[in-house]
Amino acid sequence: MRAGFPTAVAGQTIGLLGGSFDPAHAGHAHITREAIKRIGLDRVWWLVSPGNPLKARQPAPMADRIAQARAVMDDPRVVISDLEARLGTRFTAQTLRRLKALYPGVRFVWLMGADNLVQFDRWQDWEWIMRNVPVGVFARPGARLAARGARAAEEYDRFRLPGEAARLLPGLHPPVWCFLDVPMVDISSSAIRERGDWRQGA
Ligand SMILES: Nc1ncnc2c1ncn2[C@@H]1O[C@H](COP(=O)(O)OP(=O)(O)OP(=O)(O)O)[C@@H](O)[C@H]1O
Ligand SMILES: O=C(O)c1ccc[n+]([C@@H]2O[C@H](COP(=O)([O-])O)[C@@H](O)[C@H]2O)c1
Repeated sequence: MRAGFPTAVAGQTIGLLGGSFDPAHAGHAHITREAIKRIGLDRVWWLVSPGNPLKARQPAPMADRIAQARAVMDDPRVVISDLEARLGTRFTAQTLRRLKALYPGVRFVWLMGADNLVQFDRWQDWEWIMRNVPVGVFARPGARLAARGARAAEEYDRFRLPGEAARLLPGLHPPVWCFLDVPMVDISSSAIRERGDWRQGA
């Protein structure tokens, strides 16, 4: 594997949590631990995005966001990575296509908060994502109910597993997704940014 790329072996189950992480916080750590436990993942990779294609605002520099993510999530099962910057991808479907080719036999699961399910049908090639990668969606304050009525949720309703069956996600052929009604942690990067510059020494 190329330098800077996380290692994985065929048969492993790896959750991918993409985000701006501007900055990382306890909500990210919480859904990551829940994903490992409830889906039975071997690892979770945090994909610290070069920039969300739907957000106009430029995030803090990658190095600051990575350092803060490592401080928030110090767990040997979690890899904090700038993979998308290394791959030169910004859209999730592009990233997933590349990862599936680079890591044959690894079973990836896309992880996201309920707020992202609400706007998922605006993502590039979102139906390709649904049809090629199992998806785990986590309850989030303010978005739990809206997620139920999301276009993606409605159109893929018959491919939805009950939350108790989340452990089946990595082994099933997509489309397959699951809403995990986990206890919610009411925290967001934007709320932290509103309190001022979070960067150490800034
Ligand atoms: N408190 C939380 N509960 C559940 N999911 C969360 C929570 N915080 C973030 N997530 C999810 O983690 C992923 C990355 O989130 P992101 O880095 O954008 O943080 P954010 O707090 O949503 O940021 P912002 O407030 O700037 O939109 C997204 O899928 C998001 O839905
Ligand atoms: O691929 C897309 O069109 C797309 C649109 C919006 C968001 N995403 C991804 O969703 C993840 C969460 O983004 P964010 O900014 O809410 O943290 C992150 O990995 C983004 O790259 C992807």
